[in-house]
Amino acid sequence: MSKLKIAVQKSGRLHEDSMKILKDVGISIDNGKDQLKASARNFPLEVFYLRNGDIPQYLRDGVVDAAIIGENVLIEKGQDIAIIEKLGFSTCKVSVAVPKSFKYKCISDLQGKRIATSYPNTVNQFLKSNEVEANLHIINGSVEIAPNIGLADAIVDIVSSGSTLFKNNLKEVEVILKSEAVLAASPLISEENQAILDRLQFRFQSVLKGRQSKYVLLNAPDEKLNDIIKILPGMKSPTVLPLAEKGWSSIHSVINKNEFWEIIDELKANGAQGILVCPIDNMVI
Ligand SMILES: Nc1ncnc2c1ncn2[C@@H]1O[C@H](COP(=O)(O)OP(=O)(O)OP(=O)(O)O)[C@@H](O)[C@H]1O
Ligand SMILES: O=P(O)(O)OC[C@H]1O[C@H](OP(=O)(O)OP(=O)(O)O)[C@H](O)[C@@H]1O
Ligand SMILES: [Mg+2]
Repeated sequence: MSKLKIAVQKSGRLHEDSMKILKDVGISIDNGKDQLKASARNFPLEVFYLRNGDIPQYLRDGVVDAAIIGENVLIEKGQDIAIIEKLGFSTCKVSVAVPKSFKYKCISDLQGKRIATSYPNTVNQFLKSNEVEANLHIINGSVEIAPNIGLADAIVDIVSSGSTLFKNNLKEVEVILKSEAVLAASPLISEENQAILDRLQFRFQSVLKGRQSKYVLLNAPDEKLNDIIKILPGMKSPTVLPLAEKGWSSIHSVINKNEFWEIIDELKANGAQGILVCPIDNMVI
């Protein structure tokens, strides 16, 4: 039987969360230390542990059928490769930063400057679309050090918390793109493996929806039910069950994680009691 070949980062920022989402969709992987390839025990899947930066070429050549990869790397090296699902982790930006002392006003201040980066294609495209010409210094890591050692006037690199910029006396002045981990597919995937990828993507979607949501249970006096139901949309509408105590009901619903505290405050203000909030592993709609 055919197996889907999926690439994940061997080690680094994406590795742990990539393995976690595979685990959360119920896939167990025999993962011996230092193995570059491993098979799933309960799903037709082979996992290849690769460098994030090498993955676009493996996808393009059809060496792997799919990958979990940083969107920023696809923008840099794989614009021909399809993103089929955004995965919501490893969120970051690719930004322009300059020394704090640089009196930066707008993009044209980069004209003729030296820019250090590991993302030359992204930078060139950004400069071209803004009609600015600059000199690129391509380096593979520790880009933020470049202005301090006199190698560059500006940098383009990944920014997340901003602490690396801060420690190196730099400030972010332009956000070129926003990125997160994505599921990408090879243009050469076979029909048989596409069907396996569809099953995997469906599982990913149900885990991602679950991660976005919370299950809420609460008690309320019956005369408050209508007000509370208006606050809680639920997947269809909230479930309402009578409590043993007369005049009271238990209400169950699903809420979006981002609206969580606002909804809880509103529920309390409308007479809800004994509010329980539970995580959701999977949501199959
Ligand atoms: N500080 C960060 N916060 C959030 N996400 C990040 C951060 N740094 C990098 N990423 C994301 O994780 C991906 C992998 O970054 P990481 O630094 O682990 O590997 P890399 O050096 O780019 O790649 P390789 O695996 O080729 O060595 C990046 O492409 C980006 O999408
Ligand atoms: O805004 P922050 O939260 O400080 O994150 C940004 C830093 O994180 C990444 O480096 P990483 O730690 O992955 O090291 P690397 O250069 O070895 O990849 C990136 O290259 C930045 O340097
Ligand atoms: Mg890094």
